[in-house]
Amino acid sequence: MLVTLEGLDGSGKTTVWERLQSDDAVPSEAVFTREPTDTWYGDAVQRSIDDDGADSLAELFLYTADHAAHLSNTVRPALDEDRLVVSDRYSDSRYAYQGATLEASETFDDPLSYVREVHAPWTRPPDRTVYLDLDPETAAQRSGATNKFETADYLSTVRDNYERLIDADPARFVRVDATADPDTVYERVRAAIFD
Ligand SMILES: Nc1ncnc2c1ncn2[C@@H]1O[C@H](COP(=O)(O)OP(=O)(O)OP(=O)(O)O)[C@@H](O)[C@H]1O
Ligand SMILES: Cc1cn([C@H]2C[C@H](O)[C@@H](COP(=O)(O)O)O2)c(=O)[nH]c1=O
Repeated sequence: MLVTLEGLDGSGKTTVWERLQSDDAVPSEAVFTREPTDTWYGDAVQRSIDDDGADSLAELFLYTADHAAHLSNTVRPALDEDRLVVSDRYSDSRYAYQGATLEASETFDDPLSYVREVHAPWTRPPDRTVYLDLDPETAAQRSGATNKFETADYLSTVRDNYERLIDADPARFVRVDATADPDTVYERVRAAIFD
């Protein structure tokens, strides 16, 4: 089973993902992974994140290359062994974030749909996605605005894109209010995955 954690920067995904790893109720063979990955593909993505002038389309394909390698090297092998996989960000991050970045270039009528089409023939959709729902202002504040994506304006478009994704596939998503205290958020995410 493939579970993904999604949401705006600062919504608390990594906090939950780290806590799940020390939870005795989580099967010991579970695989915890993330995008961008800790590989040279992920390093290339990180260079793009750090470049305020990075080309948006090139950036999409860097993230997408990282996803392709992540699928081949980590996600599919673990799923083939029937292991639970929990990924801190996955394909929906691309649809929501690069869908937002590409709006500015005006190359595509509907950038989010374009990014989905790029992935559709080869990606492995998640079985369940926990969406940590947070307003863009709090997200920018919590994340510390450490990269070009972490502004309330940009995150507002990203949030609209996540809403489109949820509307298109409501059975896959579980929405958790990320403004709740960390223990409450954790228990709700845990229930969303295991109940
Ligand atoms: N429920 C919560 N209430 C208040 N603060 C929280 C909550 N969950 C996490 N935080 C704090 O918000 C900050 C961001 O949390 P975290 O790194 O887990 O978010 P994230 O979604 O993984 O962000 P990013 O996508 O930018 O990596 C941290 O300082 C964390 O301690
Ligand atoms: C996977 C992915 C991520 N992003 C953005 C979101 C964040 O601002 C950074 C790094 O992610 P992290 O969770 O803070 O480590 O990258 C993106 O724009 N597109 C993606 O596909």
